[in-house]
Amino acid sequence: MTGPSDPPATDRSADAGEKAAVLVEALPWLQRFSGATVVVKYGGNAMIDEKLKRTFAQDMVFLRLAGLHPVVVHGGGPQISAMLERLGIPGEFRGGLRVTTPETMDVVRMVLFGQVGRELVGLINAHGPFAVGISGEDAQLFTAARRGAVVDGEPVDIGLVGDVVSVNPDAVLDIVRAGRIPVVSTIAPDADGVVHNVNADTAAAALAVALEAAKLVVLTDVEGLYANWPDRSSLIDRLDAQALEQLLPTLDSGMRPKMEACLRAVRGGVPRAHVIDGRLAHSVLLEVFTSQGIGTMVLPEEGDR
Ligand SMILES: Nc1ncnc2c1ncn2[C@@H]1O[C@H](COP(=O)(O)OP(=O)(O)O)[C@@H](O)[C@H]1O
Ligand SMILES: CC(=O)N[C@@H](CCC(=O)OP(=O)(O)O)C(=O)O
Repeated sequence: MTGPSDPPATDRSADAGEKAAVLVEALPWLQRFSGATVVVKYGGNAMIDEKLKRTFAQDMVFLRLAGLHPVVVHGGGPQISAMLERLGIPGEFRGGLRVTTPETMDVVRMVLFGQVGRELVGLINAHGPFAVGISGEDAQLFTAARRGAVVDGEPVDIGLVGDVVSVNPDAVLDIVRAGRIPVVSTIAPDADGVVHNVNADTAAAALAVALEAAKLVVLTDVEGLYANWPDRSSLIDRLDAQALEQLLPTLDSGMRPKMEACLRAVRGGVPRAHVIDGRLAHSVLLEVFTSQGIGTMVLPEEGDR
């Protein structure tokens, strides 16, 4: 029996047909990625907007329950800047990286692991006992080496900023093997135990390589990589490592760490790296489970495959 507000039967069967088509479109991707590790860099709007935060958490639980192994690496640049401002600590970026004094480092560590990471863990765990937070300091996950920045072709000192030089993924694998979702904060000690601030895109790439992930997915606030930013008609659907390498020097500072991360991942053996629009609800599900995918896909060169 139908109620007064129910749509006509023909509308309902058309609607049901569409829903079935969406579900069945996911089948080959479920088969292909079942058991695969997917490293997702959480950042941009998806990390700020309340609704998008919740839909991102749902996506991670969806991946896990669909038999994939999601590993989240989170950013937190805007939250660090907000806390520094609240505390009256001046800050600046050089070459896309935060100048990090010992005082700034304390705030970076507190905000990334104690605030942004905790919040995401809580959002995921609203769906069940899945997420476990971990930082690069835990069980030698990341070892950093101090790095500088390059501004106008000149090397500059930016303090306690590191690049990941080695990854011990065992602690992350323990969490994954327990059926849970690691949520990684990107602070890392150097060989002397001095904690460094690591760009989250860079750390996500290093972890994806060490985990031999099937994919690296990086969320951002634009549709993907544009060949001629800000010309919106120049969105790149897919490119290989060599083409990306040529494009890198022309990119603005925001996009550069992301695309360097994609390059590092595919050169390190990850078969695909994606930059996707985190402003879109459920962007990760759309990327993983639809035939069209979204955003920009980076592939290894022929010879690397
Ligand atoms: N070639 C490009 N393609 C896409 N975005 C670009 C490009 N060059 C610069 N950008 C800028 O980079 C930004 C992404 O970097 P950023 O703001 O640091 O990202 P997030 O906050 O997502 O980590 C985009 O929102 C865009 O303004
Ligand atoms: C060295 C450096 O710049 N570290 C970043 C770490 C956080 C990060 O990468 O956050 P997003 O992904 O949100 O940009 C910072 O201090 O902001």
